[in-house]
Amino acid sequence: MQNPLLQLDAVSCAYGDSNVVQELSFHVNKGDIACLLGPSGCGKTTTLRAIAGFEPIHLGHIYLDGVEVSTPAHRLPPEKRKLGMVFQDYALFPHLTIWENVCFGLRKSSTQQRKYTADKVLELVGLEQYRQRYPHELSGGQQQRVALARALAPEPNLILLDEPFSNLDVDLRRRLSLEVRDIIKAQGTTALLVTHDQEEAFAMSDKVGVMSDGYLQQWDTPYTIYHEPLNRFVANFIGLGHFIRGKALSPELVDTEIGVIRGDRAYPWLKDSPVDILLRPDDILPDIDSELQAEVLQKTFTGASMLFKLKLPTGSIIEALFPSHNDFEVGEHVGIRLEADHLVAFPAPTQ
Ligand SMILES: Nc1ncnc2c1ncn2[C@@H]1O[C@H](COP(=O)(O)OP(=O)(O)OP(=O)(O)O)[C@@H](O)[C@H]1O
Repeated sequence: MQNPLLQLDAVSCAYGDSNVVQELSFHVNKGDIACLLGPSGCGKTTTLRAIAGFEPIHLGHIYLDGVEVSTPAHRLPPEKRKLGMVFQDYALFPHLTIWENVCFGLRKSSTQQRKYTADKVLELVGLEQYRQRYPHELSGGQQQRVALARALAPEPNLILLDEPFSNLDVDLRRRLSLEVRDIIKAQGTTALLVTHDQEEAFAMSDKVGVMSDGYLQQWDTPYTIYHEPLNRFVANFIGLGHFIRGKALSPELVDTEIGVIRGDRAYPWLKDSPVDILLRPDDILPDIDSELQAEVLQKTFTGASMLFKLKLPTGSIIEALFPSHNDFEVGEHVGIRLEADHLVAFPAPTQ
């Protein structure tokens, strides 16, 4: 196993009597970008602040590069943790030029080393020509790139990014998140990002942790989080999808309203027990030869794709995402088939 750069072992945090982070355990390998994703108030920022050393922990242990930095009894101060931080509001010094902002964390280096490093990181973020400007003379996206350059300059072990793109408009945040991912990867730095934007989390991260109410619900690759959610919270919070009811025929086979579906992992079902199968919109394909016909209730053009709301013959509603040249009309019946490489099913709630 690789050495984790960051490891949390059953970490809990509280404000007064209120537990906001509960028994959190995960690790981030060197060079990976990981992300904590979850609804507002689920404890993402508190976790990030505990890792940075700004918040105490009530239970558990935090390790950075194999060194224990936080226990309930002891906390290594933030400045000794070799971390870089990037915040939502950029937090640049307004009275310092871009160059001086980037040099700020390099005060202990020689003049020559400072110049070399500041030039290098400003070039890395594509802003070398703006070095004499002040922050207010740059756009929001450029300011955030300066904030990243400033955080990367002292070559931290770990970069923590707290909602770094949430002040930017949608197009820019999409573009900048990919740029930032590539810059962090080019530097070989390990990073932990906090966001509530799923698309951003998926596009940037090697590993994603989905949190709710202080608990980590799942920690895995973006692909697995999307296609193999461990529980209903993750299934519902991530992406679009609908459940259809089925009946277990065996640990792998479920009889559903769209036919018998075979899973690639065995579930410990009782035979004939009711289960709910998750159908993602991209699991449904148009198929003119299919006997299974669904009625188009609604269509939404999203650019590359068209999102259809479909009614199955049994009355159940599902959604399907087809390439947008499949322009079926509302009221039309279309042949569909299921093409999912993973069957995700949960026991149906008992009435
Ligand atoms: N300083 C504080 N004192 C008391 N309660 C706090 C404090 N900071 C945060 N909380 C509470 O702790 C819980 C977790 O907050 P946290 O900021 O970690 O959530 P988050 O997932 O980052 O949310 P958001 O996405 O809205 O930033 C929330 O219920 C919040 O109200």
